[in-house]
Amino acid sequence: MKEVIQLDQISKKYGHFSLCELTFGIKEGYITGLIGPNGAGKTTLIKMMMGMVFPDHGSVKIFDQEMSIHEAENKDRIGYVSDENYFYDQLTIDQMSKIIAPFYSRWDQETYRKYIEMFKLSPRKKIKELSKGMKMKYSLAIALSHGADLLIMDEPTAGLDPIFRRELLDLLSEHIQDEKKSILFSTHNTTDLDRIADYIVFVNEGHLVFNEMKESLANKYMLVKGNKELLDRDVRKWFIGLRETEVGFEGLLNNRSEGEHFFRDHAICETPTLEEIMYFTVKGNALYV
Ligand SMILES: Nc1ncnc2c1ncn2[C@@H]1O[C@H](COP(=O)(O)OP(=O)(O)OP(=O)(O)O)[C@@H](O)[C@H]1O
Repeated sequence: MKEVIQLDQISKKYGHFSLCELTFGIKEGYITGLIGPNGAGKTTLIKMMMGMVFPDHGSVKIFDQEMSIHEAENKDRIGYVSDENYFYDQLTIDQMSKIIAPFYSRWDQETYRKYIEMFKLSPRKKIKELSKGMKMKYSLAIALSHGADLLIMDEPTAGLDPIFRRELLDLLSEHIQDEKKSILFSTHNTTDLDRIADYIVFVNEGHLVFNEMKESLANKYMLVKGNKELLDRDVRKWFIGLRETEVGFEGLLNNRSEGEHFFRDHAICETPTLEEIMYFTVKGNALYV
């Protein structure tokens, strides 16, 4: 399957934090969610994809082209949304857009107008007068108005009210109907992922935990709830993360078929939610791939 983004052996060190030889790809034609706890490295990875941060080692390819060499032509095809404000505060929405438009060879003023209207943004309002959610909407309108083949978005749903959040997710699902278009977005909200993501990339402490199809996680992971008597030293080691109370335990396994075989008759075996997979992995000193 074709990949629209390829990171190969990426390393980056910031003091005590490091991205450690990360290698993964983002599939063309799909929506991929990038998840991980605070400080896991999501924004750093996204900035690397946008050529805004350089890796110490390794290569970043977008559309099969090395980002460091083909930055301008790649960016022409990427719609980027970030939670940082890159606009000029003193300008109005329309004045700002007139500055941005010439940077994109496929800028479509009609589409831009459509989104500004749909997102209920007033073209004469100054950027500094926009609320956090309005700035995000403005950023989204720009990203969707220049025929981008790839949307890269850093927490695009943060700060959005639940109604617009849902509308945006529907809009992104529609956008992907064109099989040549791809979306990568980071989020802390697993409901976003449940609604629209096809693939999930999970990073923790600068390591890749997994890059998997969302549907296949249910075949891999299992949540076991049972009596503490089931736990001895060897059994404990099977769990990625374990939460124990006085009498019982809850633990996550990443080998469902073996786990079912062992625990089926003695404990409750469930399919974990994404949030549970994240919680137990982050809490439990998981082994990284
Ligand atoms: N320019 C920088 N200089 C020094 N350290 C940095 C810089 N940018 C990021 N870091 C560090 O890199 C680590 C990863 O940060 P990053 O912003 O990528 O995490 P994140 O997964 O996006 O977190 P969050 O969910 O909180 O937004 C953090 O420890 C952060 O302090």
